Amino acid sequence: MVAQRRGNVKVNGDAAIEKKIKRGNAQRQASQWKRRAGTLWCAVLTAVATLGWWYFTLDQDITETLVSRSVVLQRPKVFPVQCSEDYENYKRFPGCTPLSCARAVTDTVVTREEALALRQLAERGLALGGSEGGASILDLHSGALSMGQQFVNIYKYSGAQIKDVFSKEDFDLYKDVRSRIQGMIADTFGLDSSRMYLTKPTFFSRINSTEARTAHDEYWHPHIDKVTYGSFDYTSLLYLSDYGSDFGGGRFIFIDASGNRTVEPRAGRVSFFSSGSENLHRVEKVTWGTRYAITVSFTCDPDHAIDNPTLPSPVTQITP
Ligand SMILES: O=C(O)CCC(=O)C(=O)O
Ligand SMILES: [Fe+2]
Repeated sequence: MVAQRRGNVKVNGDAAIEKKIKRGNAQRQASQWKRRAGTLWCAVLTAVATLGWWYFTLDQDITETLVSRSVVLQRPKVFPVQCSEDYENYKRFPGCTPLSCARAVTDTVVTREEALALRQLAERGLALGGSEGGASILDLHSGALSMGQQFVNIYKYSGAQIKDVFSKEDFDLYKDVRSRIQGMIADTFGLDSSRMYLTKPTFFSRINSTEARTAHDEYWHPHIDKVTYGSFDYTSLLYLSDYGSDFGGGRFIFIDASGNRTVEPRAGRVSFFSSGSENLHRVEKVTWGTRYAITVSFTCDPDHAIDNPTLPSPVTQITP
């Protein structure tokens, strides 16, 4: 009896232990499922966040190619854009201040031969100096030439040797090309060309993939030319080398609220636009090769006008 009782007690005790074990197992299983569900939720949330971020950046990065390098335009391609409100704060110059804003590209104003001649001019000039970082400039007006981490005056720096670098023909070509670009801008925007003036800085640029050393080398930042350069009302860029064969990266990018729009450089191609904040832009980083271009810009304000560049007089005398 006692034994039986004991036996019964044992049986009852085993059942209780079994129950406990079962309960423990169930609890463990439940908490395992909870953990698994938690991990799953984390994974789902991460995936959703990643997808959202991807979608968001995708949206921001939508890139429309306005004009690709392989296309040769037979007539200017004009892309109207709404003028920014900034113009309300600017002084107006009748016949010049934009009434409508745009960006445009032409392949017929400058020939590839002329672009090559200008590129050779840039190569000769820039071979005398050059930045340590990826971007070098040469300004024929002021003589500013990138040199290491600063600038020198190429006319002073090379003295009489300048005659081996530039000829009168080079300067004549620059003047001719500048005047054709001015005519094209005037026609496209419906301006009086005689009320537009060349303004500074106008410069040749050479960009490669070398890492930037100074702020001057950081050409890729988004900017508004009218803010950066003050006097600019119309910016033009004459490309002297080809995207995709002379260099990689280095596309010109208009940054619009609805996405990015690019112009692919091509030797002889002129891209021009009103310089206000309707044409916020940047240059993509060059990843290989060397990119040459000239920035030639115009102002409506006669106080900011500059003349065509000329060879310094001692050199002009030396040149036959
Ligand atoms: O070289 C280019 O394509 C653009 C240069 C530019 O934005 C500038 O000179 O202000
Ligand atoms: Fe610019």
